[in-house]
Amino acid sequence: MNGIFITFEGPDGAGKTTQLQKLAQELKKLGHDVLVTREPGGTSISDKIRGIILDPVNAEMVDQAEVLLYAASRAQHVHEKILPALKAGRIVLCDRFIDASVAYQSYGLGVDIDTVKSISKFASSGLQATRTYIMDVPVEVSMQRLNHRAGGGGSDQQLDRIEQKNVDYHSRVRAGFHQIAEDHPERVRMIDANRAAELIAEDVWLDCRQLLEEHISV
Ligand SMILES: Nc1ncnc2c1ncn2[C@@H]1O[C@H](COP(=O)(O)OP(=O)(O)O)[C@@H](O)[C@H]1O
Ligand SMILES: Cc1cn([C@H]2C[C@H](O)[C@@H](COP(=O)(O)OP(=O)(O)O)O2)c(=O)[nH]c1=O
Repeated sequence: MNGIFITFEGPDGAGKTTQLQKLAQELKKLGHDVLVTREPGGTSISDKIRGIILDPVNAEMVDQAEVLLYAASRAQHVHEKILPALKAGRIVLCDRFIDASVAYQSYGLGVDIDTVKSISKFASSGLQATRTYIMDVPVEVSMQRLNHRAGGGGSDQQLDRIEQKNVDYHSRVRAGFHQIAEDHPERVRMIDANRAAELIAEDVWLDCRQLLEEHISV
């Protein structure tokens, strides 16, 4: 596998999408072949599953179904889109991946962590990110950004089923991301995302440039 698989994680509204787009721009400027994608979603089937998971109407969804739906979306995404891109030597930038299942379904909902990890491993055939950037912001800040995006910012985008959960849930998710960073120091970079977007992008780019150099010299 010649490609590089980079994932962006963090609480809802932390600024992942903003940073992923900025990194994609930098990489494309240098002539890299970049695939930008996201979870849940990324393929036609996965996008349909995303619709079911995030629809606020589906309030009665049980935790087991939620875990399996994220995994089903991931299985299709990995095999139909991510693995072929990596085999073709492309750089894949993915908005969320397995760490999100661990942070949201295990730390957030309380589903057994080994169960979530083993279901995710089955779904992805063991694929792991080369590098993961976790955008870290206090829960109040991410919620403010989300509310701004949902209404105050002139957008008509409503909060989805997960975003509507309470502050305690989102605090557990954030703590989960901290634990993941501590457990995987070789892969994960925790980025202080409570700053101007340009400063955050500089940190991501500094690390990514080094990653590219290491990759080329292997
Ligand atoms: N560093 C930042 N400072 C302030 N607002 C930001 C920053 N980065 C992103 N935003 C804004 O916050 C909202 C959520 O950003 P987004 O990139 O969509 O986050 P995520 O993908 O993590 O949900 C958007 O309205 C975006 O313009
Ligand atoms: C991939 C994934 C996402 N999620 C959640 C996180 C988000 O609340 C939601 C949708 O992700 P996303 O579209 O990235 O939302 P945002 O841009 O607001 O961060 O799905 C999980 O709970 N488990 C998972 O495995």
